[in-house]
Amino acid sequence: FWGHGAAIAYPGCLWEQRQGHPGQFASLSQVFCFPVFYVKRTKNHQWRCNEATFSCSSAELCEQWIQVTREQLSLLTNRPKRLLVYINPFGGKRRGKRIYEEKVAPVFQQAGISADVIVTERANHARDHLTTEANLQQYDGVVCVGGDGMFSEILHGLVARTQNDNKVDQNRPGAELKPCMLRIGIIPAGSTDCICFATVGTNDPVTSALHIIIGDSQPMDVCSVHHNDVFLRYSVSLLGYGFYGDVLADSEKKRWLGPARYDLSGVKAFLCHNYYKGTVSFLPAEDNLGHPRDKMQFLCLLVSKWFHSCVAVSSSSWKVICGKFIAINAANMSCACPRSPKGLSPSAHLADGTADLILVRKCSRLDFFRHLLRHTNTDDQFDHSFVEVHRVKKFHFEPLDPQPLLLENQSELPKKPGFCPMGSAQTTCIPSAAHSSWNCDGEILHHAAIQVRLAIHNIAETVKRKIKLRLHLITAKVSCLKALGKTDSALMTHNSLLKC
Ligand SMILES: CCCCCCCCCCCCC/C=C/[C@@H](O)[C@H](CO)NC(=O)CCCCCCCCCCCCCCC
Ligand SMILES: Nc1ncnc2c1ncn2[C@@H]1O[C@H](COP(=O)(O)OP(=O)(O)OP(=O)(O)O)[C@@H](O)[C@H]1O
Ligand SMILES: [Ca+2]
Repeated sequence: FWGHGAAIAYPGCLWEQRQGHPGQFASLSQVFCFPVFYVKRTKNHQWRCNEATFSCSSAELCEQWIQVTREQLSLLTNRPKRLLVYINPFGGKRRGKRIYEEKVAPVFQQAGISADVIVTERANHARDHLTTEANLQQYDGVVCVGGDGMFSEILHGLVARTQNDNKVDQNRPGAELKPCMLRIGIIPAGSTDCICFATVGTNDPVTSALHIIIGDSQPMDVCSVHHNDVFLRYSVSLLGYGFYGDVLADSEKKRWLGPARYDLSGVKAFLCHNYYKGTVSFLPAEDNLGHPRDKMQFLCLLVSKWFHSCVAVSSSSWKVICGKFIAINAANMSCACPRSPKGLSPSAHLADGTADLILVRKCSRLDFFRHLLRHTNTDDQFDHSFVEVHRVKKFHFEPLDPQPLLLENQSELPKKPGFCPMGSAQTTCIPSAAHSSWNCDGEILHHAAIQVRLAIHNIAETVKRKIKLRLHLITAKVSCLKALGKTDSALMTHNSLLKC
């Protein structure tokens, strides 16, 4: 970007010549003006669209500026021109359609982006449409208006479509998946919006629209979840067993409550205070990938990983932990959201090929409360004797008692009864469920025994993408300065940056 708070023009602006702008340019007899719309960073990671009016002394100069700026903008090929938008009208507070129409569509239009909009009519409508019907050739990206569940639908649809088109069977264990060429944009309109919050820093629809317009991108880790070699789902944010699984299972029955359902079910799960017996085995990530409890910045981590990958050989081996757990959480990213602005694992990285595995062992209610509370303040939620956290590349979970055989199609499963048997709330809970379910990015997985694998991440590709984008912007700036006949120190600085 061109410096903090600096102007980033975007394409399709309504260029116009205004003669004798009344009031504003009263002292000039005749001026030629044109507006440039740009992104301004405001507080709390929010972006807003601002307009600057430039004035020139002659029509020719004005035209020249417009020409040069247009040319430069057209070179920014990472900016989308045609988007396919799916709106979930029932996500979050059921405001998806209004949010899109009032806050997003006008900015897309102003930026010259055309959008084909589909308002979903049922769950999995977007996934199925992407998998089998959509003509993806004509789009530069897919946008979902909704929450984490809606994002997950789009992700599953795009991955399935890409594999089908390339004749790859994603259900085959060990299948090498083909990467999807389309990016996914998220306009937050859900209940948690954790994927949006953790990638953008806020859950503000206008900010997200502006990120999409300027072609911003952020790679993220996707992990696959299997049960005995049968593929279940992909996950990008949280895989949670025990506490977060129980919260989700209960909250699904209270969808009518909107986002408040999670708080109510959260209090209920907290009071039930269940724990689950089982074995967690995991393959730790190499040391150079950092530890969930260190505060290393991602860029330092990348450099460190690059360096170490040249000199070190991976020496990780599987570790096994048996016990009674209140929660088993795998955070593939920080999972920051408005409820917990620093997230479940504040230093988990978005695209490093690892997840942070957080094990919360059986403890008193008061201790668990302290642990939860620390998600909302600056205290370290891992600094408890009953909590341990590991950065992992793969993990398996096996409940102590085998689960009754589940049907392949999870939608046919009987509804899970209330909360479970081992907790102190046994008297109010049905004592047959010795298992929790997994919360997989907000979707319920009924299989307790799962095997999870992080996608092998191409770190060099991430670094290359970031550098390429930087270079693109510096090149554009240099061309602008040159076109305007600038030979001053600004140009020199940017030229030397380019050489570097
Ligand atoms: C004392 C206050 C403690 C507050 C602790 C808040 C921790 C919140 C951590 C949120 C992590 C979200 C991870 C993202 C998961 C998403 O893929 C998924 C789909 O959108 N969302 C949820 O599962 C939604 C999960 C929502 C979970 C809400 C849990 C609320 C717990 C409330 C416990 C209150 C105890 C009160 C005792 C009187
Ligand atoms: N038209 C529809 N009718 C019913 N359900 C839908 C429809 N469109 C999408 N869905 C489903 O609604 C579920 C929840 O949607 P979404 O994630 O947008 O909101 P949320 O659950 O309130 O938010 P969050 O996931 O952030 O907590 C998704 O699993 C999605 O499959
Ligand atoms: Ca990660």
